[in-house]
Formats: sequence, C-alpha cells, structure tokens
Amino acid sequence: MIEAHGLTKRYGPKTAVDGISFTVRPGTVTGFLGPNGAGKSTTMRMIMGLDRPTAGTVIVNGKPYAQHRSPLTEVGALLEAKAVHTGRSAYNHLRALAATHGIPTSRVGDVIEMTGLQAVAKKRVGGFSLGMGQRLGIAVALLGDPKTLILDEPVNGLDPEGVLWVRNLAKFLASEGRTVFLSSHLMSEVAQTADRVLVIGRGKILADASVQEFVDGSSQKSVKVRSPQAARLAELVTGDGVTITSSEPGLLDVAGSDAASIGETAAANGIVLHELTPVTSTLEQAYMELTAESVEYHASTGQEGGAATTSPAEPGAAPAVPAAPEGGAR
Ligand SMILES: Nc1ncnc2c1ncn2[C@@H]1O[C@H](COP(=O)(O)OP(=O)(O)OP(=O)(O)O)[C@@H](O)[C@H]1O
Repeated sequence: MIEAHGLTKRYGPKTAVDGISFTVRPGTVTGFLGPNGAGKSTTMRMIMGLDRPTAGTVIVNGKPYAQHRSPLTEVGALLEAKAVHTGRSAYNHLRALAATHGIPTSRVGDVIEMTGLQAVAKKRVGGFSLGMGQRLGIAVALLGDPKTLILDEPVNGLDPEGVLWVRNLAKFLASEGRTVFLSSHLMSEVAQTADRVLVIGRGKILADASVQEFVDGSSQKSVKVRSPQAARLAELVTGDGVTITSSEPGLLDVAGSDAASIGETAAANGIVLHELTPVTSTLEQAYMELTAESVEYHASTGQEGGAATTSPAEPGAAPAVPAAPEGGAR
C-alpha cells in the first residue's frame, strides 16, 4: 500500500508535484498516467526516498521507504533501467544485490527465469538491448519478493511478447495481493493491465478512479451506424453538437447523439439500418479529454495527440463521408 498526503516537490520556482494525496491499494494494478512533465517520476522517486518532499508525506507499507529495515523485500522498483555496472553480468549484478540485502542466492535464479533472462544472464549488461535492460530492471524489482512494486514505464523498449509478459506479470502480482503501481504512456496497455488509474497533470491529481469509472466519465461516447443510405442518414442526424465521421462507405461514427434517437430518425425516414451500436470511449479518449488542459509540451503539428482521422461536420453542413481512408477513431 502506498499512501501520500499533501505530497509536494518544488525545484526552485518549479512545482513538480503540488500537494497530492492518494492511496494505491494492494491487490490491484494501478496505472499512473499523465502528460510529459506531469510529475510521475518525481512522485515515484519520492515514494522510493530518492527525492525529499518539499512538503507532505508518503509511506509505503506503513512507513517511509527509508525506515524499512529490509526495503527490497517491501518495495521493488523499476525507475531507470540504466544504473547498472555495465561490465558485470546480469547474474553477478543480481547476486551482488541479493548478497547486500540478505536475499538468498537461490532467488537470483528464480527472477532470471521469471524475466526470461536465462540465455543472457552470464553476458555483460553493457551489451544488453533496451528490452533486455528493462527485463533486468524488472528482475531487480522482483528480487526481494516485495509486497509493493513501482514500475516506471515498464514496457518501454519491450517487444510485443515482452509487453504481454509485463501485462500478465503485473496482473499476477496483484492477484497475489501485492500493490502494483505502474506508469505508462501507452493507454491501450494500461486499459488492458490496470484496475485503477491515477491521473496527474501539472503536479495535481486529475483523476483517481477505476478504469471503468474513468472511461464512463468521458463525454466522448459515440454510435456506430451502418446503413446503405448512410449519406442521407448523416444529413438527417447532423445538428448542433453532433459530429459525424466515416472511415468507410456506409459506416458512420456519430458523436453527440444516442442510438435511440438515431434509430428513430432512421425509422421515421424509412432508412434501413444494418448496424446501430453504442460505442463507449476508450481509455485513451477519456485520458486525452481530461488532460487536454494540462499538456505542457505541445507538438505544433495541429494533430493533438495523434488522434485517428476524423472529419467533424460543421453544424448544419453536409457531413463528410469520404471514400475509405485508413482506420477510424477506434
Ligand atoms: N531534478 C530536477 N530539477 C528541476 N526540475 C525537475 C527535476 N526533476 C523534474 N523536474 C521538473 O519537474 C516536472 C515533473 O517532472 P517528472 O519527471 O516528474 O515528470 P513525468 O510525469 O515523469 O514526465 P515524463 O512522462 O516526461 O517522464 C517537470 O517539469 C520537470 O522538468
């Protein structure tokens, strides 16, 4: 369990973390989300006692990290996968850590196996790929069989098999009753891994909810409509607050209306429907909506967040129903 109260970190005039309070509970995977520079790493570093809070407190499993007699058995962390003696083998690195923390050497073999590092365990860490380094960092985090895991961008650099492995590992560790707190910029990954999300923006908590509650709270709901008379239906449905996009002929993605009224409009006008499906937001959409105001570092491409192709219809204007560009918003 991680408990923060009024946690604050200032670097000179910059307030990186601004009086946040939250609890990360055991038995769940909690995703820690936020734009670049939001304060995620700073928060994780304060949890691990690597940065001193300017104000407030944070405790892990009941105590500040530094006060645990055997911290590696309480909290395992992957913060930066680089701080390793590059001349040492993975095995020797883990063995040295185990020795200095009173962890039996047999555990080294266990974590090497858990992280799939058997084939490279005797090789110099300096020659490791980003993904291998990341696996080694996770092996270090698991070494003390800790009750709480803090993983900063754990899937960074991993191949698809590695991403799947981290997802299953995080869920498994939580199912054993451990606290798993992980940051990621990959919303689809968080959606598949986390039970809860803690969203931070400009150092403040923007959301602390289950993934389901968070997604349900988004206003970005839409309805997928398939009809041989899609263009006609689009003209009838369009109006104030209704945005229609289309990624293929005969298919409409209608935001700002609901299935019942679209179905009624279709029936009243003798329009045949082949599909009428309410589509809930994705975690990514809910996240983009929530953090839009908090993004500190904007790219100037005009395509916020790289969202998929949309062609919002102007109220009153005939909606665009293009031929078949690449995939729609979901
Ligand atoms: N040692 C430091 N000195 C000065 N400013 C810092 C320091 N560490 C972090 N900051 C600033 O604090 C803010 C929060 O940074 P932090 O690294 O915690 O964000 P983050 O959410 O982890 O970002 P990212 O997603 O890019 O990793 C940023 O504005 C950053 O520039």
